[in-house]
Amino acid sequence: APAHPLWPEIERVTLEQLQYARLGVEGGVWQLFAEDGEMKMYKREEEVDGLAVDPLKAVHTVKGVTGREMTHYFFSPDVRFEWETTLEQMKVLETIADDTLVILQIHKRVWPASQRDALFWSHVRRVPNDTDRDAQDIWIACNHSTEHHEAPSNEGKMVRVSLTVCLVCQTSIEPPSDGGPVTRDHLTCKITYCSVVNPGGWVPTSALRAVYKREYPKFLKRFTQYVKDRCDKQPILF
Ligand SMILES: CCCc1ccc(-c2ccc(S(=O)(=O)CCO)cc2)cc1[C@H]1C[C@H]1c1ccccn1
Repeated sequence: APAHPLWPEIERVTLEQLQYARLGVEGGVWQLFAEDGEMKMYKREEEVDGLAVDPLKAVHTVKGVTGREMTHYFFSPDVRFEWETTLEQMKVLETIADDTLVILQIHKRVWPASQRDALFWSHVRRVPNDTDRDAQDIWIACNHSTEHHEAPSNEGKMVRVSLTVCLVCQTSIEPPSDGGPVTRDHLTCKITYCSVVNPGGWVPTSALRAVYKREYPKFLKRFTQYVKDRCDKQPILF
């Protein structure tokens, strides 16, 4: 494994997030707050030091793309402005490996919250499916807040959020009954998106919950549609 000081944490958090995502929305602790076709979005209402830090879990099924393609476009900084509408600036501070980056993002001000930035490592990996050999491998992309010497200290300026986010994707193929080639019509990608965002500074709880209720469904819908459009008519990446 690459000898980088962040690597042990990247390994640990990525695998923890994979297990957390695979728990699904069992246990009755998750409250469904948005639904749109196959997309179901759940939250838990939690406060830390009086700040709403509502864990969010979304499940979605997208036809015609693979988990590798979905996590690739989620990870890739080059296309982030194509789908992330709340982004104002983004800088790759360090390229640890071709699947591991440190990124600084400045988000647009979302009333009534003051403007915020996010500093996090971003990692994408294939996880061989050791249980069901017929199934495709699982792909996970994980973003987790970190420190970095290249990041501005932000004294008195921007509020820095802390976040842990993962996108876990499982592809299934229904081969054509006539034994023909597998096309995108035979692909289904099951997605679990998890996020825990601490706003890092005071935001009225009701206002923050209204922002999430509006922004998260829009974000996941727009992102998954972007990937479908990008992949349409392109060779399949398994
Ligand atoms: C006061 C909280 C401000 C705030 C902090 C953080 C984020 C945020 C950062 C990263 C990620 S991601 O999934 O890693 C995709 C890469 O950008 C998602 C969300 C969004 C908002 C605000 C802008 C709102 C928002 C909420 C949910 C989804 C998108 N935007």
